[in-house]
Amino acid sequence: MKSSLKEVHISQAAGLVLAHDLTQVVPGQYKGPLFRKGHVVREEDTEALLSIGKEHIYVIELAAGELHENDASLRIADAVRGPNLTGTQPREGKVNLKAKIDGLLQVNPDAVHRINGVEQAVLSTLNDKEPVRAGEIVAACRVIPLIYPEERLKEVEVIAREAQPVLQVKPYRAHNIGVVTTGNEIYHGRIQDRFGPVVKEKVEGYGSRILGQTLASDDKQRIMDQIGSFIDSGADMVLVTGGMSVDPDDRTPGAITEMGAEVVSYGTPMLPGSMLLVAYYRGVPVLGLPGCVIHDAFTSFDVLLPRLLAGEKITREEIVALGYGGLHSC
Ligand SMILES: Nc1nc2c(c(=O)[nH]1)N[C@H]1C(S)=C(S)[C@@H](COP(=O)(O)OP(=O)(O)OC[C@H]3O[C@@H](n4cnc5c(N)ncnc54)[C@H](O)[C@@H]3O)O[C@H]1N2
Ligand code: MOO
Repeated sequence: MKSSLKEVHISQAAGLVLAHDLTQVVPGQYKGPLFRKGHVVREEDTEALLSIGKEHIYVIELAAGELHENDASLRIADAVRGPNLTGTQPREGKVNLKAKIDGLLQVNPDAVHRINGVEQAVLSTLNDKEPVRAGEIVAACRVIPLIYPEERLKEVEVIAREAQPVLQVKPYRAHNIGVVTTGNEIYHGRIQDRFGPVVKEKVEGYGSRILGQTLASDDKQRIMDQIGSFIDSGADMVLVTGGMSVDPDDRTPGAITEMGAEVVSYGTPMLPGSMLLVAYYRGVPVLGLPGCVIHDAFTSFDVLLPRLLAGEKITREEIVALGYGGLHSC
């Protein structure tokens, strides 16, 4: 049986029930429903309906195997929603997914593409591995027509089941982080350290803490000793600041390599932050942070820090992939 979607002129609409939200847009001021689904049309609504360009309204009778846009969107949201996500009430046919906690968003891009390949289904998401805050909208689900066939939703649900889950938020684990600050100019007090406060603020923003900060002269052995000493005292990440570039006094990459750390990558194809180094020493992430982290608000460090705090193991492939879309400033 085919659904009945009957158009009624607003002069005849008093007493009828609206079948969907009706949107008003006032540029720069408001975009949202002027009337909600379920509203009983009154004589006095005529002017307002005409002002948003509605001369007719629909009266709907759904046939078997058909869903209203709101219910279809809820089904998509339920299918793709993994841990730490919550769905909003449908509004103008759309259900948003919000993060319940601060954490790292995980999206299965292949599943998102396949779901959007289902005729007139819409799943719009933030990027995979983006840090998100509790309450932040991370995805929106909707269907294009007012009435949607259930068989297409079943296609969506099959894709979502295979992906398990399409979307989730991974919580951060509180880390104790050691900071080794290199540079003779800081060690000898010629200039004041500016790295410490910057990394402290970033780390604490994700619920972790700085275990301590030590100053090392541009001496490989000292740098190695200080990294080792933080790891011996239980640090579960070490950040080594400065000395990452090409000058003879830039000792950080040499020290991290020489102490026997497994270097995943020296260099990230992102700007700023191209001289960043990622390594693991006895399983603990050790990062070499280039000078730009002090003065650029967003660098490769801001991409990798939340991933590490969410317990991700950084791979070379992942670093390589940062180049595409990775030019932020130069
Ligand atoms: N010829 C090249 N020059 C540069 C390259 C390159 O590949 N070839 N890379 C550039 C990039 S990218 C970066 S980023 C910078 C910084 O690299 P470094 O990590 O080696 O930074 P430093 O030389 O140690 O310091 C640069 C600058 O920042 C000051 N600094 C360092 N640490 C602190 C601190 N804790 N507190 C305050 N100020 C600090 C330092 O005194 C220098 O003035 O290299 C580019 N150049
Ligand atoms: O490590 Mo640098 O940020 O690309 O200026």
